[in-house]
Amino acid sequence: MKLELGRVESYIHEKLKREKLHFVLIDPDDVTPDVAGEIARMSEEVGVDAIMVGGSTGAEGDVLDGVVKAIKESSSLPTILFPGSHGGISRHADAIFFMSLLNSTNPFFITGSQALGAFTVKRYGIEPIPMAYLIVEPGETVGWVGDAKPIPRHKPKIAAAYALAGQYLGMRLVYLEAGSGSPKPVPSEMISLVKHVIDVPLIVGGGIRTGEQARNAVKAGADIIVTGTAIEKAGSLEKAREKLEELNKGIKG
Ligand SMILES: CC(C)=CCC/C(C)=C/CC/C(C)=C/CC/C(C)=C/COP(=O)(O)OP(=O)(O)O
Ligand SMILES: O=P(O)(O)OC[C@@H](O)CO
Ligand SMILES: [Mg+2]
Repeated sequence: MKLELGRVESYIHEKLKREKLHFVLIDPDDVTPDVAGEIARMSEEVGVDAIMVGGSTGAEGDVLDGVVKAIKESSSLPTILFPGSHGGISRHADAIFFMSLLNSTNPFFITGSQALGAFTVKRYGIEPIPMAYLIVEPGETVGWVGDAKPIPRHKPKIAAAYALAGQYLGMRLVYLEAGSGSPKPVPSEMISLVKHVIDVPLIVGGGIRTGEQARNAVKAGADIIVTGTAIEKAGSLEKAREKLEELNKGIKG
C-alpha cells in the first residue's frame, strides 16, 4: 500500500506552509465555458490558488466537461471537482474533493454517491482528496439537496465534534459550508473552535462576499477560503476582477 499524497494535495500543503489559500468556485450551471475560462484566467493573475468546479444542480455531463476544459485551457491552476453527486465527475479535472456530507440524514450523501462514483474516478485517473463536508445553518440549496441536518450557528461544539470525527475517519480536509449565497458566512466562533480541535486543513465557504469577511474567517482560523457567488454575480468581468482582488487581499493580507 502506498501512502503518498497526490500532486494537488501536496501543492495545497506546500502552499499552506507560507500563506492562507483562496479557491474560486465556478458553477457550470451558471456560467458559459467562455466566462468560466475568463474567470479562471483572471483568478490566476490575481493570485488565487485553485479553481473548484461544481454545483448542487445541473453540473454534469457535457456542460461540466465544457467548463472544466475551458478552465484548463485558460489557466494553469489546479482544477478540483466539487461534486453534488457521482454525476459531477469530469475526466478533464486534476482532482476531486472526495467528500462525505457527514451531517446528512441520507446515506446517499454519506457513502452512497461515493460508491457510485469511485470506479469513474479510478478510470479517469483523477486525484481523490478525502474531505469531511459539514453544512452549517442556513445551508441554502446544498443543505436542502443534501438532506442535511444543518449545524446550528450557535453550536460550534457540534461542528467541532463532526470535524474531529471526520479527521479520525481518515479525511484529510474539513469543509465548513454555510451554503452558496448564504446571507451570512460561518460564524467566527465556530471556525475558531473547529480549527483548535483538528489537525487537518480547514476550508470555509458560503456567503463570503467582501475582503473583510474573508479576512475575518482567516483570522478565526480558516486555512482555505472558498468564494463563488460574489465573483459570479459581480455584474461584469471587470467587476469580477476587482472582487477577486479584494477577496484575495483579504485572505493573503
Ligand atoms: C465524491 C462523490 C462522488 C460524491 C459526493 C456527493 C456529495 C457528498 C455531495 C454533497 C451534497 C451536495 C449537493 C453538494 C454540492 C456541493 C456544491 C457544489 C455546492 C455549491 O453549489 P451551489 O452553488 O450551492 O449549487 P447551486 O448553484 O446549484 O445552488
Ligand atoms: O457562493 P458562495 O456563497 O461564495 O459559497 C461558496 C461555496 O462555499 C459554496 O459551496
Ligand atoms: Mg451556485
